[in-house]
Amino acid sequence: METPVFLGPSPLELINRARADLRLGLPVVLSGQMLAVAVETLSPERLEALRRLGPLTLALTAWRAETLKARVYDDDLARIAVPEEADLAWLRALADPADDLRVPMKGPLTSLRDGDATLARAAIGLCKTAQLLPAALLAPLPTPAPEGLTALAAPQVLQLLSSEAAFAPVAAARVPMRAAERGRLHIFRPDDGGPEHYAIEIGSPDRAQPVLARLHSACFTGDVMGSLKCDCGPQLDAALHQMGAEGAGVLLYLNQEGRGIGLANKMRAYSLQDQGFDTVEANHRLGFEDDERDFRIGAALLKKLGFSSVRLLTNNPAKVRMLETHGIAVRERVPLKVGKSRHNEAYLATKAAKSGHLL
Ligand SMILES: Nc1nc2c(ncn2[C@@H]2O[C@H](COP(=O)(O)OP(=O)(O)OP(=O)(O)O)[C@@H](O)[C@H]2O)c(=O)[nH]1
Ligand SMILES: [Zn+2]
Repeated sequence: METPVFLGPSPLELINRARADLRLGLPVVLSGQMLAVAVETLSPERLEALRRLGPLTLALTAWRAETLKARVYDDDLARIAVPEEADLAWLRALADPADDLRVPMKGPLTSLRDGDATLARAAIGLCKTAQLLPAALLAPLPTPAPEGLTALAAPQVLQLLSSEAAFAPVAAARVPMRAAERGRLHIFRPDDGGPEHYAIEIGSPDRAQPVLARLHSACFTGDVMGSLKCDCGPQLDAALHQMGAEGAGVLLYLNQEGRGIGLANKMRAYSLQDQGFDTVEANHRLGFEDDERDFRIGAALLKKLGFSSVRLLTNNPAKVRMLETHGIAVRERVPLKVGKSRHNEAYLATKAAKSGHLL
């Protein structure tokens, strides 16, 4: 007898659908109790419709709440009671720090203490992984529940968002490069609907020896525009050239733009940096951790490619620790000190002072 095939979406597939919904401005149903929308994409019409359902709650991360001087009773997040007269401009101003300095007083804000924060936490997790501002509006689910909305169980969302993706190789081909003629690009696709990541293999590295390796996080501004605000472009170039000169190496190009917050949020962070905040403070004011990257991916891809030990090109001790924790032996840390300019002096100094980078 054949095994019956279930054609409906799995919980992981539903999470991906929910991310797309939130990006469109659609509500999703959480645990059959609440509707959640992302503040960033919420329209005035939908806000009006949600308001008719009952009291609204705004979920923000503890970082954002701290900036707004709102009390945090739920560890990593705060649930703010939305006043009846609050409009979309009020919600947006709480979600987005762009005008914090111009319009500093948003409160007084009342944080909720009672009840469970699991739904709010799941909503924020979905917003973050949809690369939206981490701010969600929650409304009571009406009966009968609206049709056609994606419905998820909040505890399952939290569990799946923190679980590790499995990667499958999709395609690979030879790409001769300026830095190394013997180059090969491998594409890997995760099973969780996240972005594809790439591996640039140079030469034919011996799998029995530590390979010269670099974990490079995507930086559109540095890699493509030649931005002088960071050191990514020159680091990418220098790493590939060193691998070319040695005749072997592997560079993982991880699509974790802006330390995992996405390019739009990174530009929001840059605009805060223009107002005087440093790279870490800017992330926090937006409601993000200073580094939102999933560092397990690098180790998983190295293993997939058959490597178990590396000589790692990095100045970031967290990358070394992460690889070691996830089963890749780091035999040597190879410093990568290129690309200093007067525009990124402060940025590099902040990374050294606050994120433990070695100068
Ligand atoms: N959020 C945010 N991301 C930034 C900023 N400047 C650069 N980035 C991102 O930071 C990441 C750079 O990380 P990596 O090149 O891996 O560097 P690292 O963690 O500092 O470690 P090493 O370069 O290996 O020493 C890229 O994803 C950039 O897009 C910033 O000001 N804010
Ligand atoms: Zn960069």
